[in-house]
Amino acid sequence: MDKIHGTLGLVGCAQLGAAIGGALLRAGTVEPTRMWIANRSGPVAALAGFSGLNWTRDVQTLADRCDTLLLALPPATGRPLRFEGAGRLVVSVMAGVSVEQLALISGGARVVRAMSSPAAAIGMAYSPFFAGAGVTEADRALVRTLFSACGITDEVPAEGQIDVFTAITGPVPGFVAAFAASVQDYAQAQGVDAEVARRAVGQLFHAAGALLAQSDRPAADFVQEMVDYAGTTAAGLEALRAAGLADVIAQGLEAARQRCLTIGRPLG
Ligand SMILES: NC(=O)C1=CN([C@@H]2O[C@H](COP(=O)(O)OP(=O)(O)OC[C@H]3O[C@@H](n4cnc5c(N)ncnc54)[C@H](OP(=O)(O)O)[C@@H]3O)[C@@H](O)[C@H]2O)C=CC1
Ligand SMILES: O=C(O)[C@@H]1CCC=N1
Repeated sequence: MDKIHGTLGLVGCAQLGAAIGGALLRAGTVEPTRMWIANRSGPVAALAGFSGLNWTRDVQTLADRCDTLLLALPPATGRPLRFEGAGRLVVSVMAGVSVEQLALISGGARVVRAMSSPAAAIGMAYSPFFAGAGVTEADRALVRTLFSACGITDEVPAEGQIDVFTAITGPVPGFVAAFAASVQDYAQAQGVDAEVARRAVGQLFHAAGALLAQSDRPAADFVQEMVDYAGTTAAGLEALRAAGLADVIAQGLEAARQRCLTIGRPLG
């Protein structure tokens, strides 16, 4: 189990913040007494099982006491936030809030822009990060330790890739849920009981995700394998290809990425 040295401050502690905070506390990455949490409404039920946490309603108080801050508040309330964070490492998982904005928000702290997901609550988030200017190797190691407690992580070489992952892996089950809902609707339209369809679709996507995650092969290999098998699935895959499924999915993901480019702007 990897621990981080120093104190960690979590700003925002609801859907994503509580998932990450809970993962860090369960993994022992951060001791409760070394974690500060700032929000406007006080202690949340999701972290009630951890005694010794430090709660505050004042972000500056948290910044004064913490070596590393994790910003997990909505873009609309994160954007106007200002605190003195010089000398600190600030990691943000806010959608669409740029490294440049983060430096302004945090008074010249070293900043890392990341993405994660509420799947952190079950240790299954994908958390890519982009390091801003001045971020050290020790900072990178700390960020990897934090996000490894939540699932898996990669450093990406361009900030724009965080926008891409905000569209793709930020929402869980997100776009996969849309595909799963279509599959469940089809089963029910064929007369399958709704609860049986729900169980079947959950198990299908659970198994498919596990197989893809455990393999080094790209997803396209699995598709080609079924096409080459030339059985029932090949007929279905050919119908999906002819209907333009890949283009439709790309359009949806691009719409989400485009929204990421505006959601962090003043009028976004
Ligand atoms: N939810 C998701 O699936 C994902 C979310 N994200 C990103 O994570 C961030 C958080 O999202 P999510 O957890 O869903 O948001 P929520 O709305 O669920 O939670 C927001 C949290 O921020 C706190 N907060 C809001 N304003 C302030 C403030 N001014 N000072 C201190 N705390 C504040 C809220 O508490 P209070 O109201 O008590 O202040 C609450 O704890 C967003 O930027 C989002 O883009 C990224 C990936 C996935
Ligand atoms: O949909 C959203 O805005 C958040 C950010 C990334 C995933 N969910």
